[in-house]
This record gives sequence, C-alpha cells and structure tokens, in this order.
Amino acid sequence: MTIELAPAEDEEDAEAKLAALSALSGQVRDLVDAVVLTDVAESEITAVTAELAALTDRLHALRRATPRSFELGPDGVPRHAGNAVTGSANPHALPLVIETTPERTVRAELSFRPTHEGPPGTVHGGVSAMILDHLLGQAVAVAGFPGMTGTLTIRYRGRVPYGEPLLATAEHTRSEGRKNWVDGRIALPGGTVLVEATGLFITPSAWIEQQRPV
Ligand SMILES: CCCCCCCC/C=C\CCCCCCCC(=O)SCCNC(=O)CCNC(=O)[C@H](O)C(C)(C)COP(=O)(O)OP(=O)(O)OC[C@H]1O[C@@H](n2cnc3c(N)ncnc32)[C@H](O)[C@@H]1OP(=O)(O)O
Repeated sequence: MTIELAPAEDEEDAEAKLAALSALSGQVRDLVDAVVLTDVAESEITAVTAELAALTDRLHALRRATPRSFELGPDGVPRHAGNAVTGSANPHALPLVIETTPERTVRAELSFRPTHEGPPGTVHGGVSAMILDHLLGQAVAVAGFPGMTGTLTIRYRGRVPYGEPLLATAEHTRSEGRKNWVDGRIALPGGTVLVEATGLFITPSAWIEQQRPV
C-alpha cells in the first residue's frame, strides 16, 4: 500500500503560520500546567480568567471548520498538526514525536506533565492508553497496514510518573486479511515496562475500495 496525502497549502506563509500556531500551542500547554499548579489568590485567578476570556475572543475572530488534518509537509513527511496526540498545533497533544526505526517499528521519547495526573503523583491510565493507541496505530501504518483501532488491551504493570523521561515503543506482529495486531509499551529509560498494550487494528474496507488514504 502507498500513502497518498494531499500536499499542504503551497505557501511559505502557511509554514510561518503553522510555526506560530505551534508556538501558541506550546504556550497554552505551559498555561494549562500553570493552571493546575497555581496557588495564587482568588482575586488574581479571577483577573487572569478575564484576560484569558479576552484572548479567547481574539482567536475566535476567524475560525476553521475542523482542526488541521493529515497533510504532506514541505519535507515530504506526513504530519497531522491538529492531532490530539502528535499535533504540534494542538495544545492537548504532548505532542508525541514518533520516530520510525530501520526495522519499521516505532519509538517515542516522552515525558508527561502534571496536567496528566490521575491518582496522586501518577499519570492517568486513560492518558497512557491514548498515547499507546496512537503509537500502535502508527506502528501498523509504518509496517504498511494503516487502520483504525478495533480493540486495545492495556496492562498497567507499574505507576507511570510525570516529569520524568520515558520511552514508548511499538511493533506490528501479524496480519490476517484486514486485521493487524500490534504490541507496544511505555517503559522507564532503563527498560522497566510500566504499561503494556496489544491492539487489533482493522483496515476499513472503504479504504481499500477507494484506495485512500492508504
Ligand atoms: C486514523 C487515520 C489514519 C490515516 C492513515 C494515513 C497515514 C498514517 C499515518 C499515521 C498513523 C496514525 C495512527 C493513528 C491511530 C489512531 C487510532 C484511533 O484512535 S482510531 C479511532 C478509534 N477506532 C474507531 O473509531 C473505529 C470505529 N470502527 C470502525 O470504523 C469499523 O468498525 C472498523 C473500521 C473497525 C471495521 O469496519 P469494516 O467495515 O472495515 O470491517 P468489518 O467488515 O466490520 O470487519 C472486518 C473484520 O474485522 C473484525 N472486526 C471489526 N471490528 C472489530 C473490533 N472492534 N474488534 C475486533 N474485531 C473486529 C470483524 O469481525 C471482521 O473479522 P472477520 O473478517 O469476520 O474475521
């Protein structure tokens, strides 16, 4: 299968705008961490809230219908700037930066933030699952079998800390027709596995019939 994606808007301005939007998203991530950790006085919280409402109105002045989708960057590498996990232009995203290995598996160095807390001092299990869902999806894609998550099974072996470097890896293990299995994990840099995942990803019949987007 070959990946066919539309090129990004052919404008230098568009690249500069995306860079600015990515910088804005980074600033908003810092803002979110500041919000969950702040202990300033109530009056200050109220004042900041009013200022943020005004800033939000400025951004609302011109709106897209949807977040930025898949596109080819100027370097020919596919990107998805609006994605909830990897999108540089999405403040919700870590963003996860995924590398493809020569063996066509995937790896990502990552670090969670205080905003990802679930149990005290621990990353929320749903956040770990979301990261693994995407990473497993990318692993099947780079192996040549892009698909949608059918099932995702997670085993939480140890508490995932935030603010510390971690390593996530995943690899396609087997295929049966349009069904593709993939394993992945989040581990400490020394190799101790904290979360394991197995997923079944299915290439939708529509993608094969229409030869897109794969
Ligand atoms: C994402 C865009 C990628 C674009 C690619 C471009 C480049 C890639 C670059 C970068 C990779 C990025 C990676 C992102 C990863 C993100 C992951 C997500 O978050 S995905 C969102 C959550 N998942 C859904 O929303 C699915 C919702 N469900 C569906 O759409 C359909 O149910 C679907 C596609 C899963 C199956 O629909 P059918 O019509 O194509 O297939 P049928 O005929 O029903 O089933 C085929 C076989 O699969 C089994 N099957 C179907 N669904 C199953 C399930 N949920 N669990 C187990 N088996 C299932 C069936 O029993 C059947 O098996 P038998 O052939 O009979 O053996």
